[in-house]
Amino acid sequence: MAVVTMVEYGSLPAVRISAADGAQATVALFGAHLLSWQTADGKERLFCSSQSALDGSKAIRGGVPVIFPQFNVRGDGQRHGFARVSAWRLADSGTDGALAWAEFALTPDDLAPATAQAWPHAFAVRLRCALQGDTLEIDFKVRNTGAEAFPFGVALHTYFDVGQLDAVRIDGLQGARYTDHQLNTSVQEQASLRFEQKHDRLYQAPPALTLHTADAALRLEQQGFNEWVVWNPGAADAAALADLADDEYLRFVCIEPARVDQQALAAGAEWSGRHRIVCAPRG
Ligand SMILES: O=P(O)(O)OC[C@H]1O[C@H](O)[C@H](O)[C@@H](O)[C@@H]1O
Repeated sequence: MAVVTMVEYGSLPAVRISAADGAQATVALFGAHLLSWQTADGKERLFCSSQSALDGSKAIRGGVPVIFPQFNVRGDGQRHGFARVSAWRLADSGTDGALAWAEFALTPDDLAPATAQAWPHAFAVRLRCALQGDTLEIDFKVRNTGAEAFPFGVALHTYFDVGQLDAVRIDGLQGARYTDHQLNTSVQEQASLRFEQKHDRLYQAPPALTLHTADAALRLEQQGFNEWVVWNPGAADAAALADLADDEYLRFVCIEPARVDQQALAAGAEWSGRHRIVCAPRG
C-alpha cells in the first residue's frame, strides 16, 4: 500500500498518509496544514470548523496550523506568521518500522513575493508528520541558511476534537506558571484544568500533559518548545469568529507546543521541536 496519496480537501490539494494498521492523516500543502488525524480505530482526533475556508484564501480554522515565524502579534509581521498561508512542497515520504511519514518543505522560493520581501531571511523549514496506531508525531525544523541571524517564534496550533467541552480536563499543569490573555501571571493551582469560560493562557511548559476528552485520554509530549498555549474562545469570542459556527467552541480545545517569544537563530544554526501525541481510547 502506498504511504502517501494525493487527495483534495475542500478545493485544496492534500497528502493522505496511511499507516499499515489503518491510522491516517491528511495534510494540505497550503500551510503544511494537518487537517485530519484518524487513529487506527478510524476515529477522528482533530477538530476542523464547518465554516473554515478550504480554498487557500485564508488560514484554515482547525487541524494543526503551523505558526512561524511569529506567534500571534509577538513580532512585526503578520499575525501568527506566514507559514500557515504559504504553499509548501511535499519533500519526502516513507516508512520507519510501522510508522508512515511524510515531510513538507518551505523556503523563501516558495513564498509569495510580498511575503519574501517583508521577511527577507534565508531559511529552510521542514515539517514531518509520522503516525501509526494511536500515535502521531509532528517534527518542526528550521535552519538558518543565510549569513545573518534572524528571530523567530513557532507553535503547532493543535485543535483537538474533544466531543464536548464540559467533559474535558487537562492534567499535568498543576504548579505551572501561566500568563493569561489580559497579561496577568499566576500559578495553576488545581490538579485538573476545566473549561467554563474563555481560556487563553501561555503555560511555562512541563514536558507532558494529559488531555481527557469525552472518549479518550491523550498524552501530549513536547520537546524543544518553551510553552504550552491552551486556548478555547468561549461563547462570545466564538460568535465573533466568522470562520467558526457559534456553538463549535464546545467541540475543541487548542493545546499548542510553542516558543512564543521570537528568539534569534544564528547563521547556519538549526532549531527543532517535536509534538508527540499518544491516544488511549476509552472503552
Ligand atoms: O484566530 P487566529 O489568528 O487563528 O488565532 C487563534 C488563537 O491562537 C492562539 O491560541 C492565541 O493564544 C489566541 O489568542 C488566538 O485567538
